[in-house]
Amino acid sequence: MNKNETTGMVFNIERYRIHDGTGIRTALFLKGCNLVCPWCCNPESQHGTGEVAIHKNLCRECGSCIGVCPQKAISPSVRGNVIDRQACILCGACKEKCTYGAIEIYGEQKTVSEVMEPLTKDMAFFMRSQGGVTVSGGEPTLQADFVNAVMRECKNECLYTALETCGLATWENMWKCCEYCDEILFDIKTLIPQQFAEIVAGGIDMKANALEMVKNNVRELCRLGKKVVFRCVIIPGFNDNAEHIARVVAFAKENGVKQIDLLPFHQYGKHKYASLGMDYRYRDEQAIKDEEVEGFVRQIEENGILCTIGG
Ligand SMILES: C[S@@+](CC[C@H](N)C(=O)[O-])C[C@H]1O[C@@H](n2cnc3c(N)ncnc32)[C@H](O)[C@@H]1O
Ligand code: SF4
Ligand code: SF4
Ligand code: SF4
Repeated sequence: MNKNETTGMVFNIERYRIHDGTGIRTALFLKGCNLVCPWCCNPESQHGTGEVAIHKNLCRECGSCIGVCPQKAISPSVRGNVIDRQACILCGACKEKCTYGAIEIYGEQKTVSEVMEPLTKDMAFFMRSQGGVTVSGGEPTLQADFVNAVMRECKNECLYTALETCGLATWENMWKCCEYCDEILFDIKTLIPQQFAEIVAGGIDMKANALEMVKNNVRELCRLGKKVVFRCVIIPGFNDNAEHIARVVAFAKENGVKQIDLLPFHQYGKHKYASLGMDYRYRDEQAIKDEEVEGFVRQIEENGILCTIGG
């Protein structure tokens, strides 16, 4: 294989995943997002640059990291060490010094060739389960050239490819990500323009027409015959109601989308907010009741659309 030096900002590669498309999959997670969903289970994905995290459950407060920081960016506090992220230059000295594994650096520039090695490791499993590679994030469409190159290499290896996206992208970038993609897991968080604007990062110019851009991308991908599966994350107080499901069903029917995956709210990312010094507004939120989710499943299936519950 020729070396492909196109680079992307990657924060994780995870093997043996079963909820990110068909079969057993390896997922490539890219850093940077244009939404700021306050419930996000991957808060480490939201900023496009590298970040240092201190996992408080592992930190023994030995103080060793404080002395080695060339920027004096780490200081003790009653609630554990805090990092001045403006001052941090991501040199990695603190991570190297910490013998308890409490420090992690999220985000690394990697070339396509570098990521292809781990992405193709489980070929034997992929073949048996119709699995493959899923590109997720963060928002992968923000690194469209990198995604296009990774997907193309995956297709060269005869892998089944999937993309997880919030859909907020120019058509040019959306198409770059989907050109070599077999299955697009398209997250529909809300179909109310003002509500969608609330979770768009940036100023008014970014928020205006944001939802229309998402909807146009769905229309175009479906028109071109791409396999689009809707994903509906169910968030308490945001979209956990039958009216939202009815709007998603109507939009699915309009575009010939045949499957909707429901993703009930979970808090798996809770500890990561603390490790990054980020506020987690959904800290005390309750899980969605099973009966409620089952009601949504019935509502979707009554409309002749396949519905699964994933996570
Ligand atoms: C982290 S996102 C990354 C891909 C893309 N940015 C998106 O939102 O689709 C991957 C999936 O996780 C889901 N997700 C995010 N936070 C969640 C939470 N707290 N509970 C359940 N699913 C969540 C998203 O809705 C999305 O389907
Ligand atoms: S070196 Fe590790 S264990 Fe010690 S204070 Fe720093 S983060 Fe905590
Ligand atoms: S990565 Fe380097 S600059 Fe940043 S906090 Fe750690 S030691 Fe300091
Ligand atoms: S769009 Fe996806 S990655 Fe971005 S904040 Fe929302 S859930 Fe998280």
